[in-house]
Amino acid sequence: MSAPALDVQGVSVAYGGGRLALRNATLALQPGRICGLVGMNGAGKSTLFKTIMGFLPPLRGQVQVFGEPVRQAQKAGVIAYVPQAEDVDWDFPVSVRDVVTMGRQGRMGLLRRPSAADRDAVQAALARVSMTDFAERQIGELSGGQRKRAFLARALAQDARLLLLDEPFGGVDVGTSEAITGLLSDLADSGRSVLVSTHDLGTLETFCDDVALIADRTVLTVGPTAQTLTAGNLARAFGGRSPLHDPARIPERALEVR
Ligand SMILES: Nc1ncnc2c1ncn2[C@@H]1O[C@H](COP(=O)(O)OP(=O)(O)OP(=O)(O)O)[C@@H](O)[C@H]1O
Repeated sequence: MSAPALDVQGVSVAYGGGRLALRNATLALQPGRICGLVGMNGAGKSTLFKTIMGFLPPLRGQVQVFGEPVRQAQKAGVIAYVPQAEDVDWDFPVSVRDVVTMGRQGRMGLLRRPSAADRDAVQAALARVSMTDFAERQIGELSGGQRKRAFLARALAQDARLLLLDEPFGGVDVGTSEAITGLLSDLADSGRSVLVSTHDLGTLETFCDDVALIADRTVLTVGPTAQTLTAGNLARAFGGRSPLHDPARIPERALEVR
């Protein structure tokens, strides 16, 4: 069998030497699958993404991407990351086209000048997320949904084999949400692997092959969506406060900080 797209083994992480933000987390994702990452605020989802990206060095454990150490995969442009909106400096003076072109950086030569192929890939990515008309706009002048689309276009332009998306559905309208799920499904159909965090439990079954439940800074369980989204697992992940049998009816307060 080929190596998993993503293999996180027993990873523990702390910010600035403080208490553990991730404890002994283990998760594997196979090629061509979409895995939804679900858990309460503060459970450790963003920390897991940052660890996979190599921004936070693990105290223990290891991360491999397609059988390679994460640093190597990063250098080769194998991983694309769409950060949470809060993690982006929206005052940075760059246009949407600049952001999307950054997705091509790993492919550009020493001079870092985009080739015709790079420009075409950027144009195609912008069109795929319906952002062509906003290409020259500064990123700080976009709406929340347009910002998400711009960063999705950057990931598309990169043509990465593994995509990590931290809450792409937060604050977007139904149209954008459906556009994103459609895009992710197309990517998975073409063999890409996707790890996507979301608070929208109701849509997990519509587009995620797998679900990883994360709670109290570790991965509780990961597996095929139908088998994993059980009342018992949801109760464990949401501190016993999830409504049984109907994940779509999880109350808002179950998603708040404990
Ligand atoms: N920069 C930081 N410095 C110190 N601790 C942090 C930092 N960022 C997060 N943490 C802590 O690490 C733990 C995991 O946080 P993380 O941001 O990964 O949760 P999350 O699941 O992404 O939450 P949310 O759903 O609110 O985005 C929490 O206990 C949080 O308080």
